[in-house]
Amino acid sequence: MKSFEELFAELSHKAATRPAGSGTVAELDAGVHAIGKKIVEEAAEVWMASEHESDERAAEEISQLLYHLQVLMLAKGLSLQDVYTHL
Ligand SMILES: N=c1c2ncn([C@@H]3O[C@H](COP(=O)(O)OP(=O)(O)OP(=O)(O)O)[C@@H](O)[C@H]3O)c2ncn1[C@@H]1O[C@H](COP(=O)(O)O)[C@@H](O)[C@H]1O
Repeated sequence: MKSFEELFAELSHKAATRPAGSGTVAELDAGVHAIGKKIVEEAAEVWMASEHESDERAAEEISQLLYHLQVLMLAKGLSLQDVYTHL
């Protein structure tokens, strides 16, 4: 288990070091357009799981959406502070 901040730190490190086999690196290389499509797909899965599946499934889909949002932040060069300032 990890926090939102811990995941962002891990993904930032992956983006900088580009280890072989990293899905994050592959997604970053795919670019903002592809990441954006993934976010829309995951958002739909969050909706469907929340309306039709268990709380655990909804939480799982939400975690995946948060992951892809963080990957998009990295692709755009946005920091956590850039986002938190709007909360
Ligand atoms: N938290 C996540 C995470 N959440 C979602 N995903 C990715 O998002 C996909 C979403 O799953 P779906 O069930 O929607 O699967 P899918 O639609 O069949 O997926 P694809 O066909 O698009 O791959 C997963 O297959 C993963 O590729 C994640 N990939 C990585 N992480 C974490 O990110 C960190 C770095 O991962 P790597 O870069 O792969 O080392 C690790 O701590 C991982 O646990």
